Amino acid sequence: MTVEAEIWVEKYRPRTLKEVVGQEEVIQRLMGYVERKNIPHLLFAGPPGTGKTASAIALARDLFGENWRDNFIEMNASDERGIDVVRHKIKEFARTAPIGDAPFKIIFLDEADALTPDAQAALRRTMEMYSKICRFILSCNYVSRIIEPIQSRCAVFKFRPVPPEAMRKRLLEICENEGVKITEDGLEALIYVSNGDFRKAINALQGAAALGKVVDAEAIYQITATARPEELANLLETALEGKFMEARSILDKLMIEYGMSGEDVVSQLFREILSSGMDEKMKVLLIDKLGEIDFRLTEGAHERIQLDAYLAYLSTVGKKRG
Ligand SMILES: Nc1ncnc2c1ncn2[C@@H]1O[C@H](COP(=O)(O)OP(=O)(O)OP(=O)(O)O)[C@@H](O)[C@H]1O
Repeated sequence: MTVEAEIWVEKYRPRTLKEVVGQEEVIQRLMGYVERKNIPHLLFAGPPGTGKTASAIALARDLFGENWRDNFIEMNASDERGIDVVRHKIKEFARTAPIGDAPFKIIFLDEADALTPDAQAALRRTMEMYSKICRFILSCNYVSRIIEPIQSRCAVFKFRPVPPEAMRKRLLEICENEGVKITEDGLEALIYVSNGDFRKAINALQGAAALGKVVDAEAIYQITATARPEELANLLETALEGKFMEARSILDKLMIEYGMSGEDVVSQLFREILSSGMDEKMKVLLIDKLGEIDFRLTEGAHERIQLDAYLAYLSTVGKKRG
């Protein structure tokens, strides 16, 4: 593989717990396990790209040293066709004793919340069956989607969106290492579009750097199909002023030029309304309605009609506001 073809999210995967950034509390607790050379079953919960997989691997490395791979297996609950395949793989892996002087093996199961409650119940029995020689690390986006009997058998760790400062520092290190020139507005754009998702930030940086120019805000917004916050603010303001047709053409531009989906527009509008200077009563009105649109989109409603309906709603509310 050439250097250019190397994927940066892999290249910059933390090699030890110390390199995981922005999750201080979690990492401190995990380091305590490394010191004691033992772990209970663990449940990692949090948004995508915040370091759950990275921390599980870093923990295995810190516990087992160089040959960590011998005693670590990673599975994805939603990839594998059903719990039976997962159980079969676990059985195979757990059949043999830990290799070397490791006291146990680690099974990392990503997207555990994709399993149905029945499948989770089967998983729980499997966890119990092999708990002498295996520790499970389950990863999920929402703890509430994991059945109570599993939650109560695991130490729960909550990962948060990676904070801007931690992200900025690490992204600058990557730029320096890769010889990438980035402008200050490029860096800010990266932090804005990734919204705490480190995977997204690194991928966007690599994509923009591949264009071969200085990485600026324009490149980042283009590559991630994200509109600039100012453009969303403009859309919102125009619609609130009652200029429905003008707002529609701004929306056209966003969707065509940036290739944004209806859901992208809704989630960016959501961020824009929250961070805008409008009064709380207005925010409540607009977000309440946006929630309805969001729900309808997930139900498969026509996205352009829904977005136009929202702009129409903004025009009416705006006129009343005067
Ligand atoms: N907290 C972090 N510190 C350092 N690097 C990170 C962190 N979070 C993510 N990364 C980087 O992003 C990549 C993806 O992160 P990771 O696979 O750990 O995300 P995840 O939380 O498991 O997401 P998912 O829920 O989608 O599986 C890592 O390989 C690493 O390069």
